[in-house]
Amino acid sequence: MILTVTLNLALDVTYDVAALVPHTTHRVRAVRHRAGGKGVNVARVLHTLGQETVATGLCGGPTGALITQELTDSSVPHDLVPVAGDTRRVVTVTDADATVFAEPGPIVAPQEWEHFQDRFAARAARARVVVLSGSLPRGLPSDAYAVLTRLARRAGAKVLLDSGGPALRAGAAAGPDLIKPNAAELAEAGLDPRTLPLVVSRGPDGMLAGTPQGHWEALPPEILPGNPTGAGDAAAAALALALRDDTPWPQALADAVALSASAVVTPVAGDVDLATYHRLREHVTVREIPCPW
Ligand SMILES: O=P(O)(O)OC[C@H]1O[C@](O)(CO)[C@@H](O)[C@H]1O
Repeated sequence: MILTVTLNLALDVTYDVAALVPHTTHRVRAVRHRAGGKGVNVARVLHTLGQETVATGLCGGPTGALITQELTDSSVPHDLVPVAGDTRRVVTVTDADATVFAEPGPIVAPQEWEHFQDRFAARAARARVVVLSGSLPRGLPSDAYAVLTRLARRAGAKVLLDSGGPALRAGAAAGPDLIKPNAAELAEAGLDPRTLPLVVSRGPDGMLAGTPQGHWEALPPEILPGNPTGAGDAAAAALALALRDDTPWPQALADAVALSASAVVTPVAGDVDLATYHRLREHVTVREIPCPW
């Protein structure tokens, strides 16, 4: 089982408009509401692929209730831990591209964090891989991902970390099996990529892997237009499967690039188009390269 963790869950609200123009009124053409946050998207993609997964995280208030209901309706297995504060909304405005407005999320009390760690440790004991994704809500220590990484390791699970800023920097220090930042998150965290097993996503420019076994670059066969929100989460789903199955890096990267591209053509984060995935998968180019850092 792959356990995904979303400490800062979100109700993803997607507004489709003709063109986003700051300081004007927009008539929204279509509105979509859906349980989100990076780990939830990873779990949804794994579920779509028919893989065993459970989404955990911190969830509260009326927005949290909507999220729980949506996950149940979508049959995405979940075990969310309650908090008193109301879960946030993340609004994505899509026109030819995507613009994201991410609320900060609730303030989590110390005892809620303690309770989560206990539930997490019990769940991690039944997981082969744990995916730690996204931002941290207020109230959590910046080393929250380091704490969870150590608990997961103790429970015998591998760890994939996908975050940014101080949360990524502190989490990386605990030695997860793989980190998957995008290029901006890596730069923002100030990490030395030569010291870490990592896959860096570069949007339409594909992905770079730096591992003890070597370095690779993977490029998509074509650039597809659409909503890139959630593409990184689809890549994380592919990489979690690769960690679980000890897939060789070139194959893992090709899967990640194709699955990520197949998320771009769907209108909401967390969805992948399996026909696009299978079509692109055979044509992703992977080549071994000298250390790019
Ligand atoms: O935790 P954050 O880094 O704020 O990211 C959350 C957001 O990212 C997405 O997961 C897309 O990657 C959205 O579903 C949205 O909820």
